[in-house]
Amino acid sequence: MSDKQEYQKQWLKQAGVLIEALPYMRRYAGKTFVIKYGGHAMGDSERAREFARDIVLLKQVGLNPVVVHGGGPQIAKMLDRLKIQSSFVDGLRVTDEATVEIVEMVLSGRINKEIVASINEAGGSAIGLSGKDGNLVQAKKVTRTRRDPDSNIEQVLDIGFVGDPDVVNAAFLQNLIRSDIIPVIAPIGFGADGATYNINADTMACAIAKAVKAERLLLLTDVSGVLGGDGELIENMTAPEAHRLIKDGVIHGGMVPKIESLLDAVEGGVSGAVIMDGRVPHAVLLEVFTEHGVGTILRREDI
Ligand SMILES: Nc1ncnc2c1ncn2[C@@H]1O[C@H](COP(=O)(O)OP(=O)(O)O)[C@@H](O)[C@H]1O
Ligand SMILES: CC(=O)N[C@@H](CCC(=O)OP(=O)(O)O)C(=O)O
Repeated sequence: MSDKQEYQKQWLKQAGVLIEALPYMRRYAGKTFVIKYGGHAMGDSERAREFARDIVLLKQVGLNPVVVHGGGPQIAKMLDRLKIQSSFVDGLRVTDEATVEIVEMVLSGRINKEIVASINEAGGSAIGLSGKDGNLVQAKKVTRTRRDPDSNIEQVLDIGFVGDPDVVNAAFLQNLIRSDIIPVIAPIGFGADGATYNINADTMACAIAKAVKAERLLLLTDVSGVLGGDGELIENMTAPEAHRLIKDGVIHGGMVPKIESLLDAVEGGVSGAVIMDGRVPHAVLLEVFTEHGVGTILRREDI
């Protein structure tokens, strides 16, 4: 076979992939996909380039990607270097004044700009924002309670400058989405009191997805999806199943806020929400443009 014939044979295989994607491109044209890029999903620079290309491709074929990023491991590294101790309550970082300064610096500064730069290098037009820009996300202070084991009295824990999204400026975001811009959002909010709030990135992505009535919320992490008691991947999860798995302790740790975000998003009008492995090459394209998708999906009809 000549070089030309070999090339044509290879190309025909690739054409099949494009044709398989066509119905999904048509179905999702004009729809918004909120993609949470977790700190654990951010691999090496080649992975980051692949992720950026996937996002640019979505925009190019008429979908509207909005990226919300995390950066937990990167914050931990910086706090460690600065010898600032950190602890967690229910998966949320206890955030004092010194910590919130570092969190904002790492998230809105380094990580946000790295993602923006890689999307722009891939041919997109990304703009980096935090919840402070354009009054995008006003946050309210989060509190947690604990029952004291000795007195059995419920105590309120102050976990500092940790916020929950309270008001999202959807109109501002919709203006960006309608243009050729790809918004890249750091999970930082402002308070009515003028303070800066550290927001869990899954919670931030969920609030954004609800506000813009997204077609899908994709949470990219470092596991293939939700694993059941038998260790097998659950491809389609229902809300009662999610509640049962949390109650039984099969879903625990950092997966709990993710599942809560999934449920909240779908109950709040998002058509489907997915937890998936962001380290798999082109995971976003596989999820959006193939019949079976990847990871664990919770659909609106299953709540
Ligand atoms: N049932 C489960 N299925 C899959 N992962 C689970 C489950 N329960 C707990 N986990 C843990 O949740 C982690 C993902 O949460 P987290 O580390 O907070 O991710 P990220 O930093 O990407 O937001 C997984 O690495 C895994 O250790
Ligand atoms: C309140 C709170 O815990 N905020 C997170 C924000 C970053 C985040 O959520 O990043 P990942 O998605 O990579 O874990 C933190 O300080 O680590």
